[in-house]
Amino acid sequence: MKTIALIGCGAIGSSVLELLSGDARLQVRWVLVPEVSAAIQQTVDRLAPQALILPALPAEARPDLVVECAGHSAIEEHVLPALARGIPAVVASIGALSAPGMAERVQAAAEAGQTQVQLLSGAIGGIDALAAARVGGLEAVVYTGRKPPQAWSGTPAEQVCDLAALTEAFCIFEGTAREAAQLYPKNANVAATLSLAGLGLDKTRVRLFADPAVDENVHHVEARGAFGSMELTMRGKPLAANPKTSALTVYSVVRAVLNNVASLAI
Ligand SMILES: NC(=O)C1=CN([C@@H]2O[C@H](COP(=O)(O)OP(=O)(O)OC[C@H]3O[C@@H](n4cnc5c(N)ncnc54)[C@H](OP(=O)(O)O)[C@@H]3O)[C@@H](O)[C@H]2O)C=CC1
Ligand SMILES: O=C([O-])CC(=O)C(=O)O
Repeated sequence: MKTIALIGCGAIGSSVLELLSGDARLQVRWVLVPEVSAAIQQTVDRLAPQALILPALPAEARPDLVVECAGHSAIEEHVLPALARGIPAVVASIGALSAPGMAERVQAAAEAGQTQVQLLSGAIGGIDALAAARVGGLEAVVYTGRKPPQAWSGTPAEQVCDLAALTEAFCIFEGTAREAAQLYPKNANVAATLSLAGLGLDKTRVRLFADPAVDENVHHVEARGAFGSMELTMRGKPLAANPKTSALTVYSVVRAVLNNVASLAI
C-alpha cells in the first residue's frame, strides 16, 4: 500500500479525498494545512480517519507521494523540502514556478533528492500534444481564459472593472504567461502549465476575460509549429466549493495518484 501526504484540503483536496477514499492500494496518512478548521476535521474524519492533520510533514514521515493542491506558497513550504528528502511530488499550483528562479529550485530539489516532480495538467487538456510538439519546435502558443465574473473576485480584475456590473465580456489581462501566473495565482495556473509544456513563460501570450455570458471556465489554446497546428477549447464545470477552480483539476490529481498505484498507467 502506498502512503500519501495531501497538501491542502479545500475545494480540490476534499474532493480528492472523497474520490480516493476506499481504494485499498493507497492511504492518505498526512493532510497538511495551515490551520485545522472544523470543516477540515470533519472531512478528514469521514474520508481519511487514519490521517494526521498537521501544518508540516514531520521529519520522520516518509510518504510514497506528496500531492499538492493548496496554492503557490505550498511549493516553497512543502514541495521543495519533500523533494530534497527524496519524496516524489505531484503539483497542481504550477503558476508558482513563474516566480524568479522557482522552476530551477524545484528542479534542483528533485535532483538533490534523486526523485521527480510531476506538473499536473489540471484544468487543461492537450499538454501531451503540446509538450511533444515542442520537440519539433513551436512558433506560437496563445491561451485565452474566460470565466464568469464572480470567479475573478478578490483578484486584480477588481481594479480594472466592476465585476458585478459587467454586461459583456471584459478583457481583464493581456500579457505573458509569467505575468498572468503572478497576478492571478488562483486563476492562471493553466497559463503557466501550457507555457512550461510549450514556448516558455515569457513567450506564451495570454488573454483573460471576465465574461457574464459563460457559466463555465473556458480555456482556449492555439498553437503552431513544425508539427502543424492545434486548437483546443475546454469548457470546465466549476467546483461548487470554489468557482475559480474547474472540476477537471480534481480528476487530474486523482488520475495522477491512481497512475502511481496502477499496474497499467494511462
Ligand atoms: N493546475 C490547474 O489547472 C489548477 C490549479 N489550481 C491550484 O490549486 C490550488 C488550490 O485550489 P482550491 O482547492 O480550489 O483552493 P481552496 O482555496 O479551496 O483550498 C486551498 C486549500 O489549501 C490550503 N493551503 C493554502 N496554502 C497552503 C499552504 N501553504 N500549505 C498547506 N495548505 C495550504 C488552504 O488552507 P486555508 O483555507 O487555511 O488557507 C485550503 O485548505 C489553487 O490555489 C491553485 O494554485 C487550481 C485550479 C486549477
Ligand atoms: O480551474 C481552472 O479552470 C483553471 C484555474 O483556476 C487556473 O488555471 O488556475
